[in-house]
Amino acid sequence: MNDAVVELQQVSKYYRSVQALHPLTFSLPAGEALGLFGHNGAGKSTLMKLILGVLAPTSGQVLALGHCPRSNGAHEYRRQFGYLPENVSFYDQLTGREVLHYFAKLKGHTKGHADSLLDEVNLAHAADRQVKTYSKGMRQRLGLAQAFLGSPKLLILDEPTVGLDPVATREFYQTVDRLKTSGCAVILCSHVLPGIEGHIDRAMILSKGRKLALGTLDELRAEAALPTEVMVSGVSQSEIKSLLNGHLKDSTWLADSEGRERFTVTADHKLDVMKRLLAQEQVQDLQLKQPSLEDLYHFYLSGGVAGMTSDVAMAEVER
Ligand SMILES: Nc1ncnc2c1ncn2[C@@H]1O[C@H](COP(=O)(O)OP(=O)(O)OP(=O)(O)O)[C@@H](O)[C@H]1O
Repeated sequence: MNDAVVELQQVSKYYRSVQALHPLTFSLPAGEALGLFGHNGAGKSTLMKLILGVLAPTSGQVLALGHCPRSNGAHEYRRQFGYLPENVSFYDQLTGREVLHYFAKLKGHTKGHADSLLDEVNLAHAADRQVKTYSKGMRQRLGLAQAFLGSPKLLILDEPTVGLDPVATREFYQTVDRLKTSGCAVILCSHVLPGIEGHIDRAMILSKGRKLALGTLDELRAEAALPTEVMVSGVSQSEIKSLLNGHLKDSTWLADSEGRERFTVTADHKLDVMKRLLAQEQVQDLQLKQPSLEDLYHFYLSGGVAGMTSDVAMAEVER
């Protein structure tokens, strides 16, 4: 049985002559979070709107929860979607509680459930104030509460952490992790890359409507073959060079604000380098920094020549 919550088969989208999305195929299973990344105009919103059924594809097939999201009767299962748009706006004259009660009614949920969500996003204290008195972060939290209504099976969140303070951001990710555990599939679209890594299962990077990369961060790291940074204290650069002779062929030495020796090693030498350094008594501290999501993003967006994926290679050929 196919347990995909979202399934796209060769889906493309044109706006008149603008091709916003080149044929894209992928599926998102229950309980998985996909990070969706790309430059302005890359096609992220278009993709989200196709999945939500707001837009019709020019070609290909979109299935969400097993149905075409634009079919007759789609409103029934679209109640199981949660969506946070990029620019969330509400009726300013209403209170936060009234807004959420309104959305709860639309989605067929109780006022009690809406009230518990106000509590979950830490808005209970301001629930009876008009939304026009809310700060940016408070509006965002109200938007999130609206998206979380009814324990959705598919959650699509566009820039969810914009305006959230660090505590609210952490609480937001905790809620996402909990929903994932209960089987909800999540699409997180964001330009804010730090902090998101630990909460997504796979990342998709789009550029000019094309999929440049799709995989777990470990898969993308392996594919990109970006170097790992090593930071070590207690040994000098010359000692490291003689100790790691043969493992530093493509290494670069970097400045370090904490006075450590800092250099890069390729993925295939990483383990040997660690073992050799740890065997030295004078080594006081050893840290590794793997390529971050941000590093991978820049790698793929800049052409990704070293670890070029077949999709990228195809795009290069077509250009
Ligand atoms: N309604 C529209 N009519 C014509 N072109 C559009 C329309 N909506 C989007 N586009 C174009 O489609 C492409 C993809 O836009 P989209 O909004 O999906 O990008 P995005 O990745 O969400 O960008 P951003 O990060 O800035 O929100 C862009 O070239 C954009 O100009």
